Amino acid sequence: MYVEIHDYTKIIKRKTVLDHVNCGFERGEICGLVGPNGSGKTMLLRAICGFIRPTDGRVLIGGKPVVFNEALPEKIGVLIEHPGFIGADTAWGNLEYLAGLDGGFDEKETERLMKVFGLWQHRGDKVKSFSLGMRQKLAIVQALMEHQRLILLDEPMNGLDRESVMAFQQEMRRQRERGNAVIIASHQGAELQEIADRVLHVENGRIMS
Ligand SMILES: Nc1ncnc2c1ncn2[C@@H]1O[C@H](COP(=O)(O)OP(=O)(O)OP(=O)(O)O)[C@@H](O)[C@H]1O
Repeated sequence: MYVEIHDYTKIIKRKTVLDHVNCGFERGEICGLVGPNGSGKTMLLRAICGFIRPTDGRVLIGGKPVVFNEALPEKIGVLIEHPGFIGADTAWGNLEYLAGLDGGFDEKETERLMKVFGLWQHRGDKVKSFSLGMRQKLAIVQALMEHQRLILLDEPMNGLDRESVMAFQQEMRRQRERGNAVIIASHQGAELQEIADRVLHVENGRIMS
């Protein structure tokens, strides 16, 4: 398995938010996470990318451990909280800046993704002028633009119109074809089912299926 989660437990303020989670994710797979509000979907995504320190258990990516607050074994594409875009800067400027923090900016791939999501003509616009859906799409572009092999998306279809949802689904299939591992938490069950190879049900911090 490319991503392995071994007996992962997270307790916050005496509440068990992840409860002995064991699961794994393969490359070339789209896996959906569904479950009620507060069931632990976001927490599971945060665990995978090392944003939280486990109370117990561990996560491996490509066989290497993810350690809280340390460099990740792999570049991960993440859309969990809204990225801190600078409103006074342009869409392109924001992406260039964020890619630069990690070392490289692939202009061609970023252009391709902006075109997929209908943002190319807005590349020179300031992000503060963007609608909610446009910001969401910019955040998706940001999570994909560095050829990340592991992609974690929390409610990526929130605020997207039908056309954008379809563009998103098509792009996720493309990411799968490239051999990337895509994990998507979403309440949009039907739209998720259309693209997911597998759906895990999360309840009370546990994987039910
Ligand atoms: N900083 C925190 N301190 C205490 N409890 C927290 C904290 N962050 C999250 N939780 C709790 O962890 C549990 C899991 O939350 P999580 O955000 O993973 O749910 P979710 O499945 O993503 O929900 P939603 O569908 O609403 O996005 C919830 O009970 C939540 O209250």
